[in-house]
Amino acid sequence: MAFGGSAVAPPSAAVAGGPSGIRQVKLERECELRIEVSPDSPLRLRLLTGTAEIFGTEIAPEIWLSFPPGLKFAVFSWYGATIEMDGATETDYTADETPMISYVNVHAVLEGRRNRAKASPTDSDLSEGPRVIVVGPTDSGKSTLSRMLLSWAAKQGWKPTFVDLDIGQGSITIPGCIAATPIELPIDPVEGIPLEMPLVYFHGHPNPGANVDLYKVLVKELAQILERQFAGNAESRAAGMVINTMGWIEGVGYELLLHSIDALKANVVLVLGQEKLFSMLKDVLKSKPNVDVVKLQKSGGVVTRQGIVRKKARHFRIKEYFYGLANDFSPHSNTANFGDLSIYRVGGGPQAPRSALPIGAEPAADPTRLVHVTISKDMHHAVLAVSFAKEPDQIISSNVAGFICITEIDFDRKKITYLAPSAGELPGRFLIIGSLAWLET
Ligand SMILES: Nc1ncnc2c1ncn2[C@@H]1O[C@H](COP(=O)(O)OP(=O)(O)OP(=O)(O)O)[C@@H](O)[C@H]1O
Repeated sequence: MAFGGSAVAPPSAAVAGGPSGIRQVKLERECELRIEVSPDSPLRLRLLTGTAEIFGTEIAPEIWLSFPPGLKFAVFSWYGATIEMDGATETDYTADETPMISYVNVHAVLEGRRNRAKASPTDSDLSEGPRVIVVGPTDSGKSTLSRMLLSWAAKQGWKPTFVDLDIGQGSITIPGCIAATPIELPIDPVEGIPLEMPLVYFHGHPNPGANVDLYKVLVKELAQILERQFAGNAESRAAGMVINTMGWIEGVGYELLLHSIDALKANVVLVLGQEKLFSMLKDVLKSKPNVDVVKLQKSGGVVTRQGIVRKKARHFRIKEYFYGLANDFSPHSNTANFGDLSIYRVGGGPQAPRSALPIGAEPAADPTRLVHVTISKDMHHAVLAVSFAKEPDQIISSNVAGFICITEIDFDRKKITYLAPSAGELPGRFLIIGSLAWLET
């Protein structure tokens, strides 16, 4: 079975309507309606006739869906549909040229591999389903393609594992983490990935460059746990993984990509939107005959996000963690004594004195050294992870239970106030701090 295919779609027609208020849009077959919701108000949308999907998840007829301000997405129809919108958009237009046929062709090939894996004896290598890694520069549509592949697979009854290595955005949990979770149902176009028991490792920074070695260690840890889970579960092994990566693909970023491909034993590499990366990966992976490297076209609908937009998105992800998408969670403000919290930082710490080093060598901090830190002013607004570790030396290799945000530090009374998703004791004694911070506004 080969990967490939290209999109040929008939022209589309948009039904006239104002920039806000209620309006209808007719989508021809294999066309999509691309929408950027107004930054100030939500948008309601429903399917009136035909069938349509949002990033791989079919939408139910007649039911209004509400999309938050600023969201960018597309409603795609394979056979034609009429969509009704209510509210303001920054832009909305229909497009008849999309790479969707090539994407669904990839899905079909993956489907074949899953079926073959399922039919193979569980103790043979053939029982291993596809492990797909999606790579490409920033804003090439990696998260979106990952989402479609997961939703299409889930629609057919598979439970593929989603692995998110993009610590800049954090689609499973908050930014600064790498995480994995099984996807049992097509991903909700508004709510996103369900947060049921994800496996999460905390890097603590929105950019892996802040501690490259730690990033590698965490990817390896995550890979080992998934390997163990797959070994004991034929169903998830056959369904395989879809791995989303970050857009840093030059220099060290490229090395990290190769490391992730290796650590997670990816056997399908989907390269979006960059010829150079495709040819470099094809070349370097030619020694691995079981790895397919496939070039895919970037969708013209993918929206480029500037640094400030990404920063804002990170802020909203953390807010969503504590308060819910629709402000429907009730986080709790707790107070603890300084002595009750054991906070650690990974990396940094005291450096070896120059006198102990060979002549000419610069003292460097050990990037994976665990340092116990005392509470200080600069921890105000820091977002900390609560580790599952039982002992400090397990912190780096342990996944995390959740996060807290320090909101107040009273040095006179030696008390710290923090926001947590719920009241009561924290699920672990050890906390990890990085550079991630959140200021409630
Ligand atoms: N066909 C489309 N129509 C409209 N918006 C789209 C489309 N495809 C993707 N987008 C939007 O474009 C933005 C960027 O897409 P996406 O997050 O998939 O890119 P990425 O390559 O994963 O980005 P990153 O650089 O963060 O890794 C997102 O807001 C996404 O919802």
